[in-house]
Amino acid sequence: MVGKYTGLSDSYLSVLKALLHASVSCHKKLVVDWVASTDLEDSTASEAPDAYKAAWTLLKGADGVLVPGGFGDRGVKGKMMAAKYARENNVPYLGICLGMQLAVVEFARHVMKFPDADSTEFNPNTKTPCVIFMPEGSKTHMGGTMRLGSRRTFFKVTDCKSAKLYGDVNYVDERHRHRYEVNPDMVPAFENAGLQFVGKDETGQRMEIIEIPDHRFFVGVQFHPEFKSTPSKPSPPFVGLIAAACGQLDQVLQDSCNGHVVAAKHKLGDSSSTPLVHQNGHAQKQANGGVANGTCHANGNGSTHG
Ligand SMILES: NC(=O)CC[C@H](N)C(=O)O
Repeated sequence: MVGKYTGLSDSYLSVLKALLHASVSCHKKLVVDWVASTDLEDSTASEAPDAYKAAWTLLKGADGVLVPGGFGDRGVKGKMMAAKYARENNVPYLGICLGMQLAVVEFARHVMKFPDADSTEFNPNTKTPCVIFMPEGSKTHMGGTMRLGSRRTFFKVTDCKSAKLYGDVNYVDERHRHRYEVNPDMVPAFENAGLQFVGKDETGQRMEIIEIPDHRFFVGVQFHPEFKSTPSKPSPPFVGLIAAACGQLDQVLQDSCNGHVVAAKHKLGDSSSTPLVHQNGHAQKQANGGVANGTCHANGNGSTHG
């Protein structure tokens, strides 16, 4: 988990719980290494070489990489380096909200060769604004610019890992909490370069899920799937990450397509579907015992980095 740790905030705890739910469903013990994203950055190599070395050793030893959501520009470079490392080395990657946005910026810089590419949250003057301010709601009402709460994502590509993980559904409802989004004007260029936008909102203008099809598992979601994860319905993107990290993804995708899910769902092409939406459940058989004890090992430095 590559983030910024000034103490474990609620959002990190939700992500951790979602990882636990997914690990239990894959019958695996979860080991979380916390990497402060600033420690991956070049400036740390000279200022604190030991921390730099330790951070890269942890990242390179990981079976999967998760970059969660966040605000503010501290550690953004390091998060992008983690996405680049995962993309180039075929290491399973899940980017959530900011973690997706930075994966898109990284792709623009290093695959599409736009060195200036950025989110306007971090560089308002960039000539290649691949993530831009896309507020929703009132600009005058206090707090009204945040795209907040449950929103619907429609799968535009059905033959993709995310759609399969969610159980071949037409759409999913997940929770949102952000102001910036992928620049829709740049989507054709991204798609030509190999980045797929497999999930979009109802207008087709808001990009919700990215994938790199020929990567083992490289998925980014603009929403926060961790908020809907429960022990009995582990969140599908988290199940995908964990399954890919332990070599079970093919089996999980196959099971998922064979209907091994418990929640009601909209089958693709089924026009007589019920109003129930499949919310987050690629349900798997639970391992014996709960998730509270003994399944998570954090390396203890989670709250010591600023
Ligand atoms: N929750 C998040 O990760 C927010 C991402 C980004 N800062 C935005 O506002 O869009």
